[in-house]
Formats: sequence, C-alpha cells, structure tokens
Amino acid sequence: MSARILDGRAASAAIKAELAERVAVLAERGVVPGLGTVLVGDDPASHSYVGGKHKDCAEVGIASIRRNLPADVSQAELERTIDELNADPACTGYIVQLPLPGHIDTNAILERIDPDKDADGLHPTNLGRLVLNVSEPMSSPLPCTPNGVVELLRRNGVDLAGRHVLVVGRGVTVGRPIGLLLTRREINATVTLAHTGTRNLDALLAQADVVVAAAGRPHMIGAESLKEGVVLLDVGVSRVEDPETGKKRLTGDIDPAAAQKASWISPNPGGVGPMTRAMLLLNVVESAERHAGLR
Ligand SMILES: Nc1nc2c(c(=O)[nH]1)N[C@@H](CN(C=O)c1ccc(C(=O)N[C@@H](CCC(=O)O)C(=O)O)cc1)CN2
Repeated sequence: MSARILDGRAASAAIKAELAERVAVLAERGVVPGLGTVLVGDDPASHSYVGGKHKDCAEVGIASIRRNLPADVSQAELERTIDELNADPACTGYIVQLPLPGHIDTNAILERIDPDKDADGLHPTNLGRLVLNVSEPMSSPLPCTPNGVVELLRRNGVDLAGRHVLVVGRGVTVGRPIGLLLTRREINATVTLAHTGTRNLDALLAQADVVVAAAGRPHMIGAESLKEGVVLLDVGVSRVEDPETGKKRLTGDIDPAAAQKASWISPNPGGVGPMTRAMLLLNVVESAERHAGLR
C-alpha cells in the first residue's frame, strides 16, 4: 500500500488565506486582532516556534505583542506579565510558550490567563467546556494541536466515525485533550489513550484504525506492529543528531518505514506542526470576532 500524505503545509496555507479574509472584515469595523506571546528563557526550539507564530500573524494581518523574559524570571514577575496582557486591549489572545522552567508553577500560570484571551485553549475553563461538550460553534477556543489533527483529517476527507483511534502520549497539549475532541458526536471516534504505563502497546497498535503518536520518542512506532491501511498522525517532535552530518534534525515518533502499511500519513515536519500554528491563528481571530460581537 502506498500512503497518501496529510499535507499540513498545504492545509495551513489554505486556512491562513481564509483567516486573512476574516481579519479584513474585522478591519472594516476597526478591530485588529493581536496575538501576545510570553517566552521565558533561551531554548532555541521555543524561540523558533514563537518566531513562527509571529511570522504567521504578519501574513494574515494579526498584530504581534512579544514578552520575552529571562530563564530566571520569578513566579511573581511572570504573573505580573500575565496580568498586563489580561488588561491590554490590543491583545485579543495570547499564549505562554511551554515548557516553562522547572522553578515556575506552570498550572498557576495557565490558570491566571483570562479564559477569553486563552489562545492555546489550555485554560481550565476552556478545557472544562470541552469536557462539558459546549456545542455552540466557536464559543470557546479549542487546544491547537488536537484541533489541528481534526482539521487536517477533515480537509482530506478522512472520516473517523466508528474508527478506533489510539493516542500514544498523555501530555497536556495533545494526549489528554485530544480524546475529548475525537469522541464528540460529530466526530464519533472510539479513543484509547496509551502512555508509559501501558502494557503491551503492540497489541493496541495492531488493532488501531488510526494512531496519533504524541510521545516525543523518536521512531518508537514501526511498521511491524501496525494494521494494514492504518491512518498515521505523527505529532511527537525530537531533535536527534544525524550520524552522517553530526547536525541535529527533527524526528517524529513514527518510523518513516511505517508508511508502507498506512493509507494516510502526516509527515513530520510538514504535517501536524503547521496545523498547530494555523489553529492558534484561528483562536485569535475567533476571539477578536467574539469581542467585536460577530459571534
Ligand atoms: N503554549 C504552547 N506551547 C507549546 C505548544 C503549544 O501548542 N502551545 N506546542 C509545542 C510547540 N509548538 C507550538 O508552540 C509547535 C511545534 C512545532 C510546530 C511546527 O510547525 N513544526 C514544523 C517544523 C518546525 C521546525 O522546523 O523547527 C513542522 O512540524 O513542520 C509548530 C508549533 C510545545 N509547546
């Protein structure tokens, strides 16, 4: 079987073009959406992700507000920054780039974000609305990577109704929330969440129709355990040294050889990552639309 590609770069380009039109409608009403980012420390990957988010903003007409803080910032100083963004009318949505340094209480920071400005959809109020299955469209932001996975499949006509999805990894941004989205009635998948405490992962992989790999363990999923025709979504990202060049390169959780068993596969890079960024822009635009009374 030769797998078809779930092309996240193409889908995100289409979404950005759609959002640029919605931003133009807002501009006619004098509303400019603004994305704030809070970045702590010098981690090159985090700097690169945040830079990408602001580049996207410029492409669709969203204003950028950056708050970069040193790695040894105190909890109190970081909380002051959160309070400033909550109060800033130019900032219609913002994110705190994760992970935060170990001395910071991450949950306390995420809980301090105004839920109406929570562009990541990770505030307990918004995760709670996902649990409660609040169903009016666009009433609150959805977590970006899970929503990106759903949107990537939807735009490629891959239906999950009645299919068994195995999610590998229980992180806060993907593994834990994605099941809440995939089990909504309009999607109707059956979801199993596997993690480091799961016994016999191979048996679960062997009967999964769809695998969402979000463990951050390079090439942990190979062709041998998978069912013929499986849909593969490679979310995990690791930076590993290339033995030939000695340079670091991005590596996903799925061994590229697994494509021989798959009906669809998302490349990594170029799959779910660009969709995460596109869904962030969507949350910022929808938040501005809600503030402008358009939703
Ligand atoms: N506050 C948040 N922090 C983090 C999140 C998040 O959703 N919110 N997710 C990840 C990092 N992340 C977004 O912040 C992210 C990761 C990767 C990509 C992406 O587009 N990747 C590209 C490759 C990029 C490269 O070459 O380095 C791809 O997959 O094609 C976007 C966003 C952890 N932190």
